[in-house]
Amino acid sequence: MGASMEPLVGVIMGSKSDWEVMRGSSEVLKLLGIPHEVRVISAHRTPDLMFEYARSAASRGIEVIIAGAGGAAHLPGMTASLTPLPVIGVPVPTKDLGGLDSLLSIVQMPYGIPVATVAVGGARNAALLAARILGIRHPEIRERIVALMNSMRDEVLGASIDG
Ligand SMILES: Nc1c(C(=O)O)ncn1[C@@H]1O[C@H](COP(=O)(O)O)[C@@H](O)[C@H]1O
Repeated sequence: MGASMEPLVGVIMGSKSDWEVMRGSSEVLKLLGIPHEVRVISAHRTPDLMFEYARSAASRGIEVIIAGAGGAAHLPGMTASLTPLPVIGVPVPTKDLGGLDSLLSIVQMPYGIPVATVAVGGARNAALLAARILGIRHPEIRERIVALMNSMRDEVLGASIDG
């Protein structure tokens, strides 16, 4: 998959300050050769943009959305309310409450509007989960996930500790 391909994953975050964490998603998607786009979109600060982005994502060819936000993290859930695409929420760590606020804001969705929530700061796993979802229909992505899992397995099996 070259860089010219249309994005399959939309990585969005509530603030530029989330990039330090959310770059993990982008890095893993790059590692797996998955075309993606990155945008700063806030349910609170740019509600119209969020509405337009979420409403048009599927028709633009996006298949999975990864949404990261911190604190009163409404972006993932509100995005999920506006699209039938799977939304993966990343609770961004916070200074005051350690990201527990972000986690609870994202994970406790009401019936009807699910958000697949990863661990606090789990941006890289969000990308792997997005890749697994894409792997259902994109065999080349599934093959890359298997290769990555095999390399992680070999690393563990090859580890030796002089204790
Ligand atoms: N949780 C949200 C939303 C939202 O959910 O729409 N928009 C911004 N934010 C969060 O506010 C935190 C602080 O943002 P600033 O650093 O810009 O003040 C960020 O973690 C962001 O995700």
